[in-house]
Amino acid sequence: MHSLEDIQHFLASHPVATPGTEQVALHLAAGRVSTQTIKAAHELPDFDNSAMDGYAIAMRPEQPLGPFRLVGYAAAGAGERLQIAAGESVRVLTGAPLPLGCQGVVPQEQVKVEGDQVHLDSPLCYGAHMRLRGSELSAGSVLLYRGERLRPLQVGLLATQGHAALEVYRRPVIGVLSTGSELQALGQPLAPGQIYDANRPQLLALAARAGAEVLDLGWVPDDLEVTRERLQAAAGQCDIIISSGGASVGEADHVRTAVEALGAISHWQVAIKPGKPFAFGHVQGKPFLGLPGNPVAAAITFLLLARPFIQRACGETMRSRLPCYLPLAESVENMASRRQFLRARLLEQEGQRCVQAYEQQGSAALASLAEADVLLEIPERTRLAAGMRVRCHHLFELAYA
Ligand SMILES: Nc1nc2c(c(=O)[nH]1)N[C@H]1C(S)=C(S)[C@@H](COP(=O)(O)OP(=O)(O)OC[C@H]3O[C@@H](n4cnc5c(N)ncnc54)[C@H](O)[C@@H]3O)O[C@H]1N2
Ligand code: MOO
Repeated sequence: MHSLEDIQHFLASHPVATPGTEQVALHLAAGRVSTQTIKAAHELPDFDNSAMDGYAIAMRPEQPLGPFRLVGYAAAGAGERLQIAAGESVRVLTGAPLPLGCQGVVPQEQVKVEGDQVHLDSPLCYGAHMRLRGSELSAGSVLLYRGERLRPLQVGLLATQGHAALEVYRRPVIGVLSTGSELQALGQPLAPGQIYDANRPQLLALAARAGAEVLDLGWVPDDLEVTRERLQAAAGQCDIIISSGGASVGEADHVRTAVEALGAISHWQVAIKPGKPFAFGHVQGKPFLGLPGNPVAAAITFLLLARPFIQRACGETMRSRLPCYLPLAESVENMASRRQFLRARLLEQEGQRCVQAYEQQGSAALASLAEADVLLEIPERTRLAAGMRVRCHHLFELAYA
């Protein structure tokens, strides 16, 4: 059995091909991974401009309230840069280029204008409402790194530099297969002993959210030959193959044997609960991740092991996440010899954020997974009392970020 870190390190350094690049319109590139480091080509703002509708003033110290002679007009988009001397002003609208020689802008609510004479209600505050060239961003600043996934809130910043499109990595194709003779397709009535296939839609949704193009490989019964045939076909269709179920020790668990007939299993079993029967290997040269059948075990091994691997295949440079430690609302216990990941909710108690594990911690209990905010990481054979701080992993970060 491998430690979680052993497999994580192995997967993090395992070569994984990214499937080429493509140009995508900037607004559609959110969620995609940049192939290039993008630097600001010019400063922001690119020219001094007004932050208010008002009057740009060139001060005359002996006459702080004016009058200032109105000598020009500038709206946003004005191509010409005016120039003023002490005692003069220019009518400016928000975004208009500021005249050379001005020391500040007074909003129109704070002036009186009589003919071409502008009177201030109070003395000019130097630099007021001036957006100076380069004050937000200098040319050459990094806006997006190669291997960084573009977030929607970065799109506007890239647009300020005129980028119409972004070169991104193509999405790798991730195929998801379910195994188990007890599984019934969604939408069909259940016969006695049957259950619906919960893992396949769950894993397809998670893989898509991780940035992959997903391929539904369907379902196979507990049959070695059918499993082998389906995996062989999948290797021709996908960049990475993921299966769930059939990875444990029962006589109906054929996945490992089928993979070994077509390639190899390099790692089997990870010392976490849920999730023990995780397997990693190759099917005809394509990376293969065999997840446990129990739905929570499948989801958690996906989040901890498969997702970072898929993100690398998307071209993403993995950032290390800062752990978060929160106090326990109630004690927790892990008597198992494997580290346990408990589903938990966030609570507020006496103004303090804390966590409370759900009662339902079975490897098949999806209801508490669907509701949970965090996973608590509890070392093997450990009891943690209420109030103690516990290492937490936010499910939003693990599954969506
Ligand atoms: N004697 C032992 N038995 C088991 C061990 C063990 O070490 N020794 N490990 C247990 C652990 S831990 C897990 S986790 C499970 C996982 O086994 P498999 O990966 O082989 O999964 P299956 O046996 O095929 O299924 C387990 C369970 O999950 C249900 N299942 C499977 N696929 C789906 C699906 N797509 N959607 C919904 N539910 C699914 C299946 O019906 C079973 O109930 O093995 C333990 N046993
Ligand atoms: O590793 Mo299993 O997921 O404990 O039931």
